[in-house]
Amino acid sequence: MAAVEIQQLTKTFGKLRALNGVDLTIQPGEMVALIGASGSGKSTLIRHVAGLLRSDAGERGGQVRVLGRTMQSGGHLSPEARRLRAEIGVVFQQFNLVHRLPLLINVVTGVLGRIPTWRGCLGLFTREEKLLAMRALKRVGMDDFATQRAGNLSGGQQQRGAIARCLVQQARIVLADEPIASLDPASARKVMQMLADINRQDGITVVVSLHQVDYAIRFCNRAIAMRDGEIVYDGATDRLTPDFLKDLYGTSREELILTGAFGNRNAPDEEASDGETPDEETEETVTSVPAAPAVVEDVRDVRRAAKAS
Ligand SMILES: Nc1ncnc2c1ncn2[C@@H]1O[C@H](COP(=O)(O)OP(=O)(O)OP(=O)(O)O)[C@@H](O)[C@H]1O
Repeated sequence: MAAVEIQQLTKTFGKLRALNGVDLTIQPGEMVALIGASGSGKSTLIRHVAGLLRSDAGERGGQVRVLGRTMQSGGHLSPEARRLRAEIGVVFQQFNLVHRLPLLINVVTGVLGRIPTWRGCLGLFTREEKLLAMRALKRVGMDDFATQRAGNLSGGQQQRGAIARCLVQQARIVLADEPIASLDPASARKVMQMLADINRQDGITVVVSLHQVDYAIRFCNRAIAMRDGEIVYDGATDRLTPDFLKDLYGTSREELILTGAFGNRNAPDEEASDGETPDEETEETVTSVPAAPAVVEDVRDVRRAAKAS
């Protein structure tokens, strides 16, 4: 059963054909980069997979299947869409956390798809659910920030929080739409390393759209390149060539950021193998998976428990 299966997906905005008969299959456990110039259709494709956009109506719209079930077909979301969305974690470029709420509460909302609606509406999360969120925050190196309002965190920290929320959600697929576009290089590496980590350690399928082709090459085995709403390359990142990329980006060539990527293939494995602790100050970081903290009662105690552990 494929994680994502797209057939002849077509989306038209006014006169613009944003997706033109896209066919694509992604297997469970893959980490796939979506690349292409601005406006090539990457976000539109991701939003269709997440069930956030509907394709053109009728047969020409095509269909999207996720985890063997129909997400949408011919411009209609399937009755399964709501349940399927609970299995898909989404990380956007514009950090999608509620700024006025503490990070821990943002992360614990990952359980919303599994708890009764009334409890979610009242924000009544159990100790176990908060503990789950705390473990996820530890996993992404953000447990010290659990009680901080999300809006006070840096972009990279918020993205790590969003990844922690996907873990709490127990997402089987994570769709990350330009998650590092607004980040400095050190934060971008950390966020990509986190995505690679949940892909490799948890087997979560990751689809990540990237402007920085460097990161696609370093962190993903497979790249899907889009141009004008069509897939023009689908294959190994180590077969991408500078000439192909220059051609892909065409007149948008200034968007193409290649800083030594071709000498750095598969860097995450090398980094992950040395077992060092993540360092906020250095650019090259690894992901550690610390033990869970002591049982915690509420948001304040969570922080104390995290510090004490
Ligand atoms: N809601 C919308 N209404 C009208 N046009 C849209 C809408 N969303 C996207 N488009 C258009 O569809 C095309 C594909 O956009 P999309 O955002 O998918 O590209 P992208 O590859 O993700 O670009 P970027 O990397 O800049 O985010 C663009 O021409 C865009 O202007």
